[in-house]
Amino acid sequence: MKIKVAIAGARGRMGSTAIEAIEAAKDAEVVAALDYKFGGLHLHNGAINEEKQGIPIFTSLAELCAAHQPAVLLDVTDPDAVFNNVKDALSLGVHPVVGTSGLTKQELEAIFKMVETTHVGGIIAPNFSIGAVLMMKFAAQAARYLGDVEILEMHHDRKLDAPSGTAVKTAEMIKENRPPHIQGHPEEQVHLEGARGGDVEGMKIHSVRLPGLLAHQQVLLGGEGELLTIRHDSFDRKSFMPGIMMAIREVIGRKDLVYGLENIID
Ligand SMILES: NC(=O)C1=CN([C@@H]2O[C@H](COP(=O)(O)OP(=O)(O)OC[C@H]3O[C@@H](n4cnc5c(N)ncnc54)[C@H](OP(=O)(O)O)[C@@H]3O)[C@@H](O)[C@H]2O)C=CC1
Ligand SMILES: O=C(O)C1=N[C@H](C(=O)O)C[C@H](O)C1
Repeated sequence: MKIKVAIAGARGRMGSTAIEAIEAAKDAEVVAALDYKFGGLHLHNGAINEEKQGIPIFTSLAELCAAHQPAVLLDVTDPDAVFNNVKDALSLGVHPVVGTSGLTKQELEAIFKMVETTHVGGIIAPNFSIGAVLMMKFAAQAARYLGDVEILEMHHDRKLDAPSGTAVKTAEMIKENRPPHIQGHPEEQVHLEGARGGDVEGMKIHSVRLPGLLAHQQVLLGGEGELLTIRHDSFDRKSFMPGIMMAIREVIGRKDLVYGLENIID
């Protein structure tokens, strides 16, 4: 039996690439799309149609579930939509796989609590690319020895949130190995607001948004007389698809919440 997947954000850049990846897999299928508009219509080859051809669109997850019984809800929407979608999924017994970035700390904590009470497992992956996950792991490992760190994340200019979910997760992973401390000159004078970027326990995060970019990150780790640069580039949204498929296959057997793909790859 194929894993039935519903997608929230199916009309978007990630959603449309994910539809192709899921439909190409032998063991999964897209049964419906969750949207905030176009309910009752269908999505076919990336376009909305009224011909009942393609993926049916619902504006209520309860109605979508009654009609199609998905095992998984893949959410690739936006920071304002994701929390309610995950809440609805958990209450309906549907496993959420979340790629959407921009969840607040409070929302993340609330999701952990909901999973604990519902026992419906979920996966939240700030980055589905295996290369990006390795970049984060290597950076966390390196910070054990080189504790002065600046993260430079660079994305396309259609991105809503800053810093990226990947940069936030990278900083969280590095924090495990890096004691909090001030970096740079202790009496540093900043003459242009934001020039030194965001601050996480003294570590800096800088966000670049430009047309032409997709998703890129450099972690710079400085030591006396040396610099280690760990860089990852996603040039195509296909880079996220193996991780999405891995998460879909994994989540149906989970009763806990996995935050970060590094927790399910060796
Ligand atoms: N974890 C990872 O590896 C990756 C995560 N991302 C994240 O995925 C998210 C989507 O990225 P991307 O595809 O580029 O963005 P897009 O803007 O292309 O797609 C988002 C889609 O979600 C739709 N949408 C908004 N609100 C809702 C809702 N309530 N229900 C259903 N659909 C909704 C939007 O519709 P409309 O435009 O009409 O408002 C849009 O079609 C972002 O948060 C991004 O950061 C991206 C790449 C990789
Ligand atoms: O918006 C994007 O494109 C991406 N968002 C995710 C993030 O915020 O880290 C993952 C990837 O970087 C692409």
